[in-house]
Amino acid sequence: METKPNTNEIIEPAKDKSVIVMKNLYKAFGENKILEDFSLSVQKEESVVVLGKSGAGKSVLIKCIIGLLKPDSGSIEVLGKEVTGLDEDGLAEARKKIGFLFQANAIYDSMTIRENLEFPLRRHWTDLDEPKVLKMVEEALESVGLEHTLDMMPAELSGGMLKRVALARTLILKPEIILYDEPTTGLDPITSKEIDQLILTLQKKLKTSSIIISHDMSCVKTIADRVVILLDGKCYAEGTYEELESSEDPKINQFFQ
Ligand SMILES: Nc1ncnc2c1ncn2[C@@H]1O[C@H](COP(=O)(O)OP(=O)(O)OP(=O)(O)O)[C@@H](O)[C@H]1O
Repeated sequence: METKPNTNEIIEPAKDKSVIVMKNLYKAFGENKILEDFSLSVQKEESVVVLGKSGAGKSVLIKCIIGLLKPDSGSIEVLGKEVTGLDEDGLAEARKKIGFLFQANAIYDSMTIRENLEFPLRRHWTDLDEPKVLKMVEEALESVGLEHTLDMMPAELSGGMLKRVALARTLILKPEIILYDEPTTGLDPITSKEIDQLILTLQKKLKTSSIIISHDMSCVKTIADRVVILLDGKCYAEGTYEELESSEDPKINQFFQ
C-alpha cells in the first residue's frame, strides 16, 4: 500500500468491521485549534497507534472518544453508536465497553492487588457473587503472570508489575475496545518490551481493538497494525510501521529518526 499524506480523506473500511468511526472532527480551545477535520476508523481487532508531536492533540482525541471532551463538530461512532450527543448516562453505558490504560496506573496504594481488581468489577456488575468475583480476579492476574500477588500491597510491586496489574484491571471488564495513553512511559527498555509483548498477546487472545498513543517507537513497532500520524489537526498519513518508516516525506520521517 502506498503511504501518502492524507489530508482530508476519510478512511472508511467495511462498515460492519468498524468499531470506532471518527469523521471530520474539529476541536479548538479558544483560538487554539487542535483537531481540524480529523477522520479515522478503527476496525475490529485492529491496533492503531497515533503518533504526533507533543501538544498535537492525541490526548484530546482520546478524550473526545470517551466523551470527556466534546468536539466542536464532527461525529464519533463507537460500536455503532454516536457518542458526541450522549448525556452522562449514555456515556457511562458506552464506556462499559471501553477499557483504558493510562500513563499513571491509578492503582490505589491503600488497597491490596485483589481489592484493586475487585473495584471496577463491583462498580460495573453489582450482581456478581463472591466466588465469581474471586475467580475473575484470579484469572485476570494469571493472564498477566501475577497470580502470586493477589494479597500483596502495591508498594511491594515493581513498576513493571504495577503496569501488569493495571492491564489486568483493564482486561477484567472484558472491554471490546482499549485506549492506551503512553502505556510504557517511565519503564526501562527491557520491561517496556515485556509489557508491549504482553499487550500484543492479550489483544490477540481477547480479540480487542485498540487505539494506542505512544512515543516509544519500539512499542509502536511491536503493537501497531497501522500507524496514523496526527499533524496540523488532521490524519496526515497512515500505513504500517514499515511503510511509514520508509517514507521520504520529512514530516513523516521525523518520527522515525
Ligand atoms: N481542557 C483544555 N483546555 C484548554 N486547552 C487544552 C485542554 N486540553 C488540552 N488542551 C490543549 O490542547 C493541545 C493538545 O493537548 P494534548 O494533551 O492532546 O496533546 P498531546 O498530543 O497528547 O501531547 P503530549 O504528547 O505532550 O501528551 C495543547 O495545546 C493543550 O494545551
